Amino acid sequence: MQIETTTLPGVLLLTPKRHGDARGFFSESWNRGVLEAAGVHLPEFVQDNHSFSTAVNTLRGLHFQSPPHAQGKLVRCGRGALFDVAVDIRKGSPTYGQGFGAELSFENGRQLWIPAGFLHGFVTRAPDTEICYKCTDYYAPECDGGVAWDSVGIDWQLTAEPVLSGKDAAAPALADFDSPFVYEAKA
Ligand SMILES: Cc1cn([C@H]2C[C@H](O)[C@@H](COP(=O)(O)OP(=O)(O)O[C@H]3O[C@@H](C)C(=O)[C@@H](O)[C@H]3O)O2)c(=O)[nH]c1=O
Repeated sequence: MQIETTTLPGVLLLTPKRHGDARGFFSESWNRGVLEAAGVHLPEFVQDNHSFSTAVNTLRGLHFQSPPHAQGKLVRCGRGALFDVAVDIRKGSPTYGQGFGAELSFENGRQLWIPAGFLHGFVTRAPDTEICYKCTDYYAPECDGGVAWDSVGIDWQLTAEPVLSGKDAAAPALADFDSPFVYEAKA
């Protein structure tokens, strides 16, 4: 398991080992013990999500669930390729409003850990792309929220107009958004 820090403290890039042979490869896509042995403790996961996007430039985000159902997410790409983004929305955080993006693909096998207190979104880079992610809380539609994808200073490297849901097209800009998250500095 390769573990890399990012420009956003708390957001991690994980690359599980792949055992290749003549058939293809085998990989443990999630193993708590391996991470803990490396000093990384993630919260318990209670829900796994899987979504499929047919078109390149399909953009889902930027989403969060507010407390008491805030979610941390461990994201990977099951098929195709995507650009996955986390944005810090913890009020008072030294990195408030800053984003980090990484290419996650079937080919590279990378995963992005996004703690609660961050927006999450992604854009597909290949047709028929699947995303799979583990969540630390259950879906709670009453806590569902979003921020406009084009209001956070991320270069999404789109090659055409993004394909958006109606909800995402109507999301407020970060500048007009009152975040429910507050930064808690580690002691
Ligand atoms: C997120 C979610 C949605 N749904 C339902 C609600 C709706 O009918 C349908 C599609 O929901 P959405 O349009 O919100 O799906 P989508 O735009 O793919 O939303 C997801 O985007 C990414 C970026 C995330 O980080 C996720 O947490 C989630 O917000 O699925 C669930 O049943 N459970 C869930 O956990």
